[in-house]
Amino acid sequence: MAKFKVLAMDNVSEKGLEPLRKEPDIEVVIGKKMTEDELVEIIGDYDAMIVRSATKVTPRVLENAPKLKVVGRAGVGVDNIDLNAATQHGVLVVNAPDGNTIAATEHTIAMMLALARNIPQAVAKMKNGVWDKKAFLGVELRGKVLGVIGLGRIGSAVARRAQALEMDIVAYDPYITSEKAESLGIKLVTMDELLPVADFITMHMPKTKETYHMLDEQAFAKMKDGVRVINCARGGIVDEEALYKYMQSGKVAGAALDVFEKEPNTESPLLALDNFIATPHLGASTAEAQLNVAIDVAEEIVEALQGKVVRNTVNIPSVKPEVMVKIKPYLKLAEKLGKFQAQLVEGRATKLEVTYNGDLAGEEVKPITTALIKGFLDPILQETVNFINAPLLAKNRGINVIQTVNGRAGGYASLITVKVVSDKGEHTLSGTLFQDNDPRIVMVDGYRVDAIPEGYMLYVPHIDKPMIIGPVGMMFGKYNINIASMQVGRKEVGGKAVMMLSVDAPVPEDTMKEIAGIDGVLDVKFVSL
Ligand SMILES: NC(=O)C1=CN([C@@H]2O[C@H](COP(=O)(O)OP(=O)(O)OC[C@H]3O[C@@H](n4cnc5c(N)ncnc54)[C@H](O)[C@@H]3O)[C@@H](O)[C@H]2O)C=CC1
Ligand SMILES: O=C(O)C(=O)COP(=O)(O)O
Repeated sequence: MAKFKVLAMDNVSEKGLEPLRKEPDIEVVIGKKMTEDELVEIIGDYDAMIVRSATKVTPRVLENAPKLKVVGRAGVGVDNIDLNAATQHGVLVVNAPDGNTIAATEHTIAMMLALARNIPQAVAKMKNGVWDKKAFLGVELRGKVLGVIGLGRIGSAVARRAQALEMDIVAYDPYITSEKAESLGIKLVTMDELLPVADFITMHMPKTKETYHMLDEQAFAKMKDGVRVINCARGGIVDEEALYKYMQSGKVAGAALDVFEKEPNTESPLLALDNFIATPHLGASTAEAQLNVAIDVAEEIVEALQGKVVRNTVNIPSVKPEVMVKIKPYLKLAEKLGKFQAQLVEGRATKLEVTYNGDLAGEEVKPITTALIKGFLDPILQETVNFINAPLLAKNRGINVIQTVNGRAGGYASLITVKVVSDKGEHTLSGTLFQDNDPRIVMVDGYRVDAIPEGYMLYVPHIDKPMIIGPVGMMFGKYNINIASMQVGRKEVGGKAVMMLSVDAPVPEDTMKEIAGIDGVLDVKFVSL
């Protein structure tokens, strides 16, 4: 009997699964289309699964998959996989980000040309027996402005091809440097600059909380009259209701969607509009792309099941298993320290200084730093941040990350200290693992504390004097918020001190204001971990 079973869903290219099939230890099962219930029923047998965009890897699926070690996404977007739940269950998520770039790029160009020349509408008429030459006066692309939103792999490949069509390109992408854009001969602009000048707008970013409904009513209102909009990235980036409204008003002359907020979708009111064209999420559907992504993901799954370093990990850093065993508890601690700092910092962060002391000094600490950056950016950028892009996103946001290792750790076996510098000040936080990998924050801004980094916390710098701790505690009583623990640290009697509290519920804004108003309280920060 094979040691590992792999479930391949969503019509992934069978030819591309050869790297799995040639392993004697691995059995591949081709799965049919299933409901969540059906998947939950069988997933317990599998060590790995491969999906495209159709199968949803939900927390419930993951809960029922005790053997599952890796989920491979044969493509780019992982928004159908619950990454947090996968991480919690220790399931590695890998993707194949390069194999379908050209397919999605060419589909975008095809959509743009089809829109400009009304090709789908003309074909439909001819097939209905109508030779209607005068209904379809098109526009040329040459000399038109193309606004590319999201200048990553696909966005930049689209831009290069559009340059060959003699279009002028402007692009918006807050996470790439102007040098990269310049090297492509493209002007980076703000959204507000792009919207009024673009004749065509094409979207090429992932779906995140930040990008959800990025083209909404307000954005459409700012666009040039007669604009044409293309989305071959993710449904939900464009607000379909707003698009409908602006197409009906005539402001938007045409739109082409390959992706919808709800998929499959044959019900959208947009489909009734003459100047609207659509494809059923075909961006990656070429023979070449499907073979490429299936091979990539199959190879990655072999690597993962054999305990090797895997290339495109999305949720967990890729390191050798023996290293992972040692650093794993620190990844969680570091992520929490980063998340804590993100909620303390005021202004624009410019520097993250991470220092490792004690036993950690001899370990491979780079993944721990990545976890810390991920934690720091998570509250700002939501799902966009993963172990692959975190360092790059920090760099693109102008955050200089400095990592230092140092032998001594005071009284601790190991210590991680992170200093965040912003244009408004700085904060320093140290954490360690007590026995049984129990995470603790042991120092805040130079004050000794002993706080478990979990749940809802408050950081309250104050003057060390009577009638502070009581009134702060009373305030929580007044609002019926239970205090789970409280720590006070000071350096000298009557000087500055800090209070760290853990509470059982989020603290409303008004309560925070009242606490800040207590005589002697210098500041209050609510932290949710
Ligand atoms: N229709 C289809 O079948 C296919 C769709 N896709 C989708 O296309 C999209 C782009 O894929 P790639 O180019 O490979 O990804 P990528 O990761 O190379 O590029 C994404 C770009 O979006 C930018 N971005 C992130 N947040 C942004 C924001 N708020 N505003 C503007 N830009 C932002 C990033 O900085 C990055 O440069 C993804 O959503 C992917 O899932 C990819 C392949 C096929
Ligand atoms: O790779 C992506 O992000 C895609 O959207 C491709 O989706 P698909 O694999 O064709 O369901």
